[in-house]
Amino acid sequence: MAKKIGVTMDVGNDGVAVITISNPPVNSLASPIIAGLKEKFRDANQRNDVRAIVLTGNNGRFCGGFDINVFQQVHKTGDLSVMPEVSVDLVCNLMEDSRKPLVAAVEGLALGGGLELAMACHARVSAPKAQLGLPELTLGVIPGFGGTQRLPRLVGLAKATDMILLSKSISSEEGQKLGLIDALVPPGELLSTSRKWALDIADGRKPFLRSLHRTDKIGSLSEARAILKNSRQLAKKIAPKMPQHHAVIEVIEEGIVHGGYSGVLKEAEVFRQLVLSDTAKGLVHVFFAQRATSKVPNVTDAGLKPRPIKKVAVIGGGLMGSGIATALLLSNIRVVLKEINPEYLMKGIKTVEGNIKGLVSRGKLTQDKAGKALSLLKGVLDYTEFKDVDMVIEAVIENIQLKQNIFKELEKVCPPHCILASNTSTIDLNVIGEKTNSKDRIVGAHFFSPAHLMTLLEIVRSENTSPQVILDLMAVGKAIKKVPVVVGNCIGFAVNRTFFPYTQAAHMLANLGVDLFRIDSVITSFGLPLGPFQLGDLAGHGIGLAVGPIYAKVYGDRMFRSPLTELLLKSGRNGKINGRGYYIYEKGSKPKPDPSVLSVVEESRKLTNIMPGGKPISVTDKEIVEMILFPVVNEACRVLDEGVVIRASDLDIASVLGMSFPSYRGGIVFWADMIGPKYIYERLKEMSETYGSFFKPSRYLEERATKGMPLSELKSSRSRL
Ligand SMILES: C/C=C/C(=O)SCCNC(=O)CCNC(=O)[C@H](O)C(C)(C)COP(=O)(O)OP(=O)(O)OC[C@H]1O[C@@H](n2cnc3c(N)ncnc32)[C@H](O)[C@@H]1OP(=O)(O)O
Repeated sequence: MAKKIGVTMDVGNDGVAVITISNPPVNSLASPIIAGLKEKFRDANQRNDVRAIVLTGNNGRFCGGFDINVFQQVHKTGDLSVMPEVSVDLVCNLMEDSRKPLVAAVEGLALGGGLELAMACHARVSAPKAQLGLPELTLGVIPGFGGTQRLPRLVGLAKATDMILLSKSISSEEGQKLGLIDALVPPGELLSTSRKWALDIADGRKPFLRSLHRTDKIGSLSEARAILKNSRQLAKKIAPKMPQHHAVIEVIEEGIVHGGYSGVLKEAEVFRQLVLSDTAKGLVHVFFAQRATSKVPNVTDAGLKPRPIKKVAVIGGGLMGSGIATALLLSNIRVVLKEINPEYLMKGIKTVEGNIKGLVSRGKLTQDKAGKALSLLKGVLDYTEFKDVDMVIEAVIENIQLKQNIFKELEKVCPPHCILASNTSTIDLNVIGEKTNSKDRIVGAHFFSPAHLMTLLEIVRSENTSPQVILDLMAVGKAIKKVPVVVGNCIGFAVNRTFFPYTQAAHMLANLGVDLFRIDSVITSFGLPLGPFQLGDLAGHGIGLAVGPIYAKVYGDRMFRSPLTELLLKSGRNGKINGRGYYIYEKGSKPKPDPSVLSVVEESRKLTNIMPGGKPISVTDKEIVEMILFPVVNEACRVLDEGVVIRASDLDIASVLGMSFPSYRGGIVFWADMIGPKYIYERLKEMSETYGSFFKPSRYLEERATKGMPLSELKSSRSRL
């Protein structure tokens, strides 16, 4: 059935015109909707039988904001003329300055432009539990329909700047306490109460309030300046590289100093500048990339329904297993945690308890919910409880034989419908399931550490995994608030494989004589939260040493064999785990660079002997970024070429959520396309001529560079999916 898109107006016998936005699924403000709103408001203002107006949204959702597809269109074409004029034309002139009172009837959500329209109404009535917020900064822009001016005037400057800078939504209940919502009523009474409220204003029984004209919540100029000073500090702390966070404070200040209308005009001007920024391009791409992951050909379009997963067994109570168990428990899924002896089991349970207590102490979970989550956990030492589990997630050490034996056993003790998942990060799924007859229900569930906090879940399918099993795991992933990305089966899957050259390139640079702390600092300035050396410290160098040969076996032609990790471990440095790596880790203080590690680096340099003429190379910061991240792009090309991901944007979202690649750069492939495949190809070619085959451009990159095609444009080639 075609989607019903448009704006309708029904005028009742009471003289109230109800204007309704219809644009499923979230009633976003697409251009025809904005045109429709203008037409209906004009009409309602002119008609003699209309005394008051109610604005609402269809299907229980007021409005999810401006249509983000339009931003994408602007990014593709650079043509700003497709952005309709809303802020003055519609919001100020036709709505707020209308002679007829206007009430917003809010249900479900009022976000971005949606809340901005509601704030231009003369009162707001809401159903319970509606989500209210101005999340525009997450898209690289600022509120552009007057939100920067009206929100402070309705909820106070401190609360408004907090909501805008942190893109934090509030419920309609909180909105009522703050004065954003005038009345909270059950959904069934929403329209009748709103109509009555509008008539009460028309008849002078309730005040006719224009948000932009209010000053009662702003305070004195000096108070406002003090709040904005705090906001500037907050912006610097949470988003030092985001232009929109800093711009929005200037725009708010304009309205405080020169009046709301002046603020509205400045807001419109800054909004249009920011729409075209690289930050907005990256963040809008990430918005759609994340949503695209839930569309998996032959799985989500196959007419299947996810089966209920009520009880899950997790095998192994180490760091990963206990993190996975925590994530499941927090979403009210019963968990059986299996270990091999009482001591390990107790340790696992204690880790889960610690994870949950940590969330309570950081104010992220109530004591009640923590108690409920822990009551769903059962520790076991044998398989008796496995007889009625819906899914098993194996999270034991990376030992092929151990995993094969476990899966053989699982086949016997679990019910036939049970999904058999492994959290392996390096072992081929086909090898894990080799000794079973259940290959269709074997799947990879690759969580990232700490599993209860990191949002990426790689769902690894082999050629035998059934679509139903993938769909079920996607549903569980969503239920436990992860972003599931379905990927193909190869060593490292999508994220670890794409990023294995990250550490390798860093080691090569260090061996070429570049200071390792400088490398880390250049990479963090680029936007990754940790440089490659600090990241190595965090993971533990023992792990690095163990997985190195596994990667070397398959990707040996493009490996840089660095002795640094081994030397580091020999010198008693395992990273954060034992308090010493490249950095020194002390409780309660930030990691400090350890100058004594430089003697270990020197030893490594002597062994590799790759410095040209025995002298350290001289590189700029830009060259460091290119030498570290272009090899990652090169591997991403191979991942795309082999069809390990369904679409390039899946790799973007996986890099953002799994490696914390800066979201404002849109993910690894998007970033590479912004630079241009030709430039990356040419730089890698130069690097490979100077420093060897580690940098050799892949076939896919070469082809894209010579044909002038973006990396993200896939040909349906050798897909593993
Ligand atoms: C000057 C004014 C500027 C602005 O207003 S900028 C926009 C401000 N608004 C937002 O940032 C809201 C963005 N949307 C969301 O946060 C979420 O979505 C919701 C909370 C509204 C709903 O979440 P959930 O129920 O989980 O659904 P879902 O999968 O996120 O979205 C369902 C479909 O709706 C599309 N969509 C959502 N919001 C918008 C929008 N504002 N413009 C265009 N499309 C939108 C998605 O892409 C997706 O589509 P598919 O089903 O095809 O994947």
